[in-house]
Amino acid sequence: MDPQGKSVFLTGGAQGLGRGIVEKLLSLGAKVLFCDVDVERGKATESELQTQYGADVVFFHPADVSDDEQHKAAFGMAVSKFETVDICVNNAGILNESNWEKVMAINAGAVIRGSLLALEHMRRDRGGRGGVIINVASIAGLNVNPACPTYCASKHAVIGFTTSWAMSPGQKDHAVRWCCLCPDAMETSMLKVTDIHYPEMLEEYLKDNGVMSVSQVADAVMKLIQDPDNNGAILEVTLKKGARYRRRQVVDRDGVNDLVIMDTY
Ligand SMILES: NC(=O)C1=CN([C@@H]2O[C@H](COP(=O)(O)OP(=O)(O)OC[C@H]3O[C@@H](n4cnc5c(N)ncnc54)[C@H](O)[C@@H]3O)[C@@H](O)[C@H]2O)C=CC1
Ligand SMILES: CCCCCC(=O)/C=C/C=C\C=C\C=C\[C@@H](O)[C@@H](O)CCCC(=O)O
Repeated sequence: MDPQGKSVFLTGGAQGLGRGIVEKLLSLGAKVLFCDVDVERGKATESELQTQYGADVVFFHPADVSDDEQHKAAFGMAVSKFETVDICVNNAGILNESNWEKVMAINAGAVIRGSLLALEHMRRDRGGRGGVIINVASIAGLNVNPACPTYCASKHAVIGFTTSWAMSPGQKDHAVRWCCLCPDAMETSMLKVTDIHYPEMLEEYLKDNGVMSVSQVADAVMKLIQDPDNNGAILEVTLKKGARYRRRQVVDRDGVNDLVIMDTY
């Protein structure tokens, strides 16, 4: 899908990756309404982006996406501003191993709610125009890491949910494309989080694998949006290997036990 002239709803856009994606979409001619729980930063970002791209193409709406009513109101605001939402990016996420309920509510719960809101609005078999749903997971959704088991669980949930909907027998009638983004570590405020187990493990991990710029990952999101044939895609983005599609392959090794491996294509 060409972002030019399209309408976008994005969560967690005040800073970090969310803001990076908003900026790329605006530069490609899309209109964006983003929400965030950080009201001060959200307003400041809105004002900076309106100055750069125009007051009628980017809007901030305060919302905590772990709250059902606030999340629905924010999505509804995008629909009422633009009449339709073509692209929904469920990006808001946290890393906090001291509060697993909150992590699951934001990283998994709000991604599920946001996806279902978008599906209901977009699905062509119920009068919508079709669209794309991009759910932000992480490399942590493909791997395991003892420093952040709850975060890993929440990101595995995002991938399972998104790729399952992508395989729905009704997907062609819905005309809604489902994609997951799995970046490795990026230079955002999340890197300052200390509420993790064994911080030295993550420090070591970051030393070995490096840290990407937000812009590099936001470029990969444009690839996900623009590729019309990638329903069910899991796009991994790492410093060493760049952006590449991954898929789960079931290998029948001995006629009895299936082995699930991650394949690249
Ligand atoms: N920074 C990294 O290394 C990586 C981050 N990710 C994922 O990327 C996404 C964005 O994270 P970053 O930009 O790195 O973090 P960030 O902390 O810089 O930005 C996250 C934004 O989401 C907002 N947010 C948090 N909870 C919210 C809520 N309940 N309702 C509404 N907004 C909320 C925050 O206020 C913030 O503006 C997350 O899903 C994260 O898990 C994935 C892989 C690597
Ligand atoms: C599971 C591995 C990759 C996961 C990538 C991801 O989705 C998110 C990573 C986010 C943050 C990682 C932070 C690591 C921090 C530690 O190195 C910590 O000890 C840093 C302390 C910073 C400080 O004291 O200012």
